[in-house]
Amino acid sequence: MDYDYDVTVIGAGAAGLTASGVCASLGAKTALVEARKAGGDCTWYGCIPSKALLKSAATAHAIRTAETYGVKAGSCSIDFPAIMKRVHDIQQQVYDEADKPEIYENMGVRFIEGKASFLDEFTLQVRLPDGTDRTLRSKNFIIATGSSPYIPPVEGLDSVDYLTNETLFTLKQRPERLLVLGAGPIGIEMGQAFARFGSAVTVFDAASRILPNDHPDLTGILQKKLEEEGMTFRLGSTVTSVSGQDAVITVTAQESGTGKKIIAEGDALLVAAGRIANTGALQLDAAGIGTHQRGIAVNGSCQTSKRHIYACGDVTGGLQFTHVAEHMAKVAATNMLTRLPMSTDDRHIPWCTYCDPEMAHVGEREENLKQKRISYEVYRFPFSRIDRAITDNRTDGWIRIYAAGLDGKIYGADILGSHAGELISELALAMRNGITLRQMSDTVHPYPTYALGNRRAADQWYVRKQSGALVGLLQFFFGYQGKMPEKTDPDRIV
Ligand SMILES: Cc1cc2nc3c(=O)[nH]c(=O)nc-3n(C[C@H](O)[C@H](O)[C@H](O)COP(=O)(O)OP(=O)(O)OC[C@H]3O[C@@H](n4cnc5c(N)ncnc54)[C@H](O)[C@@H]3O)c2cc1C
Ligand SMILES: NC(=O)c1ccc[n+]([C@@H]2O[C@H](COP(=O)([O-])OP(=O)(O)OC[C@H]3O[C@@H](n4cnc5c(N)ncnc54)[C@H](O)[C@@H]3O)[C@@H](O)[C@H]2O)c1
Repeated sequence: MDYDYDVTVIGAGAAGLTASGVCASLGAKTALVEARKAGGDCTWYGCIPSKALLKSAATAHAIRTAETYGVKAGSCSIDFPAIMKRVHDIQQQVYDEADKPEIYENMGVRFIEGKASFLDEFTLQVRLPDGTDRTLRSKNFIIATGSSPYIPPVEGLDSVDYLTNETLFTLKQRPERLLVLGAGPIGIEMGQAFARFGSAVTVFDAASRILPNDHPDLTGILQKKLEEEGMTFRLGSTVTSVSGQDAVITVTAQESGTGKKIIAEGDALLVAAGRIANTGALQLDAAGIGTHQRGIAVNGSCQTSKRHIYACGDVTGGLQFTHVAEHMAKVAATNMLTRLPMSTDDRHIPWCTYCDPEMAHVGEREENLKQKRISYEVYRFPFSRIDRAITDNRTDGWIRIYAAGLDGKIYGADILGSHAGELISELALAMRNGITLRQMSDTVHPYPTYALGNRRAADQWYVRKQSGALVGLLQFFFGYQGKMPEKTDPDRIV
């Protein structure tokens, strides 16, 4: 059979760009088809603009709280167009340095602008920008078409000009009152950013707490911090209808349990209610590709129900993060082209919500350990005892590590606090490589860093392992006269 390409990658977001780069570097004749702009969600509607916005928000907050540090900074005013210009400049910089088609063309990838759909399992139809269709045949495919905002079936929602992550970063003016539907990572990050810009922010969620995938003890502390900054939360409240008049948007929600109606008004409404896989345009049936409820079904090698077609990133409906999309893309391309077995590692995937303080996680969640009846101990260390956090006035938060009491094998961790996203990587590395709490505790960490908090949480394993009998023996042999250590508090710190 004649093929135009060895591999055709569909979608030039984090997953597709990585996959096409790996394929070309392995010597495969590779095409990359993209319907919009290379870079995908991360560069244009996700990670990059949201983190750039958060940085401006953190700067405004730093100015407002400067007196805590003995610095008089004067008043703080928000130049919203300048903030947005910075966001757009950063997007362009990332696009120019890492995403733009020329970079991939130079690696040998053929970039094709257009919307792809399958005609059969080896043939793709691409609708080009001029409206004409082009077909191409490929020996293998990697589907990396990502996801789009999920719009819940809320009465009246379509009658108002609501925002999603695809329009938020084109706002020209800061809304005075921002309503947010969803207290997941998008609602929390963007809610805090706008609150710090001075908007009155109200966040609704049907769930009873914010960031439901993270540890409830820590999200409780985080919620309190966000409320102290002025955010309002309407939790356990399902948004049931939305209406708009004279540029005022009214959201009505129903409180679970009481059935009480909650009504709030705003100038803008951000819908951040989750994601939906981009499979609609692909005509997956024509290629016989199987799906599940959340996207394209893949095995641990990222292979779909068709052995020559792989899928990676958000479109597979798993954990929807850029680092996961890139990891899956490497697994897909390597398996497809080298037949070397490589599988996705879903046991040590870290994530972090970049609100302030940051909320991060890796590995097993504590509630899953309980459900699976795995015997574990919690080793905690508060930020209020990390010297660097004290010097920085950043003492809110905790490190919580779940590990086996016997040998300190790490099952998972949750961290709320400044730099949690950086701290969690050490735990991911430890878990991936079988490094125990004992080994972490024995590893010298520089003083005074936040990462020293990880070591001190790990020290807790030694503290608990300290045997009363051994101390008794030492006392007996060497004649020591001190008190026996108090062992009743599981969080005791030495
Ligand atoms: C506001 C926000 C903030 C986020 N922040 C973070 C963060 O801080 N850290 C993190 O790890 N993750 C974050 N994410 C998630 C992250 O952006 C996604 O997980 C990641 O971008 C997914 O990459 P992908 O390649 O799978 O999909 P995408 O980036 O969505 O790329 C898919 C591409 O496929 C193209 N496409 C779709 N259909 C077709 C078709 N039929 N033909 C041709 N092309 C097609 C699309 O145009 C798109 O360019 C955030 C997401 C959002 C929305
Ligand atoms: N820092 C990061 O890594 C980061 C940041 C932003 C987004 N993301 C990715 O993007 C994904 C999507 O984020 P998200 O915040 O949109 O989704 P999410 O699925 O995490 O949260 C959506 C929330 O909306 C609520 N909801 C849905 N319909 C509702 C209704 N009618 N009334 C009240 N509440 C309702 C749900 O209960 C849920 O808690 C994340 O899961 C993550 O994978 C990652």
